[in-house]
Amino acid sequence: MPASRTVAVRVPATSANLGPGFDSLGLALGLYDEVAAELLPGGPTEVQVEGQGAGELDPGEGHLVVRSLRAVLDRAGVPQPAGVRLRCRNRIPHARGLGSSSAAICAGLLAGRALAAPDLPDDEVFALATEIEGHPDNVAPCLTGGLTIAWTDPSGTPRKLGLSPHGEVRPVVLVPGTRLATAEARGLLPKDVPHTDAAANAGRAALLIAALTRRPESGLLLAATEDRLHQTYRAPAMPGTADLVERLRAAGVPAVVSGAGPTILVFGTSDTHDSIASEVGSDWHIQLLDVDRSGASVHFPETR
Ligand SMILES: Nc1ncnc2c1ncn2[C@@H]1O[C@H](COP(=O)(O)OP(=O)(O)OP(=O)(O)O)[C@@H](O)[C@H]1O
Ligand SMILES: N[C@@H](CCO)C(=O)O
Repeated sequence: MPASRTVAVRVPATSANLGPGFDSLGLALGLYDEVAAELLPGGPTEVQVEGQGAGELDPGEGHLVVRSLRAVLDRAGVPQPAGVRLRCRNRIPHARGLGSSSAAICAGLLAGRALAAPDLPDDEVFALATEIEGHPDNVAPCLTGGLTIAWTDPSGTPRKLGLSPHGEVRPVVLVPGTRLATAEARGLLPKDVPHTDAAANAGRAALLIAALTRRPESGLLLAATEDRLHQTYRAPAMPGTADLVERLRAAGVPAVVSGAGPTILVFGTSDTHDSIASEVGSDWHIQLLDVDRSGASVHFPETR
């Protein structure tokens, strides 16, 4: 194993689905978790967490970043260290629909690759992240930045295409205090959907790509963010979210459930914050964010 050194990884929050693009579309947001990681030949694993999840997450081998770091070493056929030291500064809220688990997985994979498996290609990292997360739509923008379209090819390999959203697209997230685990939200989905609903979503998803990259007008965005494949089925698990999305949309605001919820994502403009604030009660934390355009980053801090 190479000499012990520390790597620093920064990973963005992400919003998946974006309305009609279930398990396919995703957007990287300017809100970041930071992880410093080191391999410990003598063990044991130590995890320090500041911010989101502090005092709640497994402080050892069960921590998702540690498990992901070890997974990438296994995938690369590299020997495992006895332990791992992590310092995590978390800003992405957990189980809210902002891609916290994807961020943790990508952080672990990128840290492990940088420390011990530098030849592992990007595609392998993306495939492993998708395998651990279960679907590609958050990991794609987390790794790449910007707006991403993810799909699975006939051999089962995940693929992604990155696009640059128009400069006028301003994501606003409305984050409630309540949580909803993605696994629970996925359990509410039907096995089959009506053909008319699938057809409607396909058209809306295509329109959304055009609106986000070329014509971010609120009328187009409102039409382009209609969904019939997941939001209604999940509404019983997040009634406050479903109600607010409906009210915002009735007022002409392009609002969708972010990821598996319960956060709401609005495609806004620079003055959106004020107009939403009047519609939304104090139970929601409103954040106007930038689009992250570069995705996860990795560096080795200078040591003295
Ligand atoms: N930074 C982190 N470090 C360790 N574990 C984490 C971290 N972030 C998330 N997790 C784990 O992932 C869980 C949340 O994952 P989940 O997929 O339910 O929601 P999400 O990723 O926040 O939302 P979504 O997938 O809808 O965008 C947390 O409860 C925790 O167990
Ligand atoms: N496409 C995923 C995103 C959340 O991880 C879902 O809606 O379940």
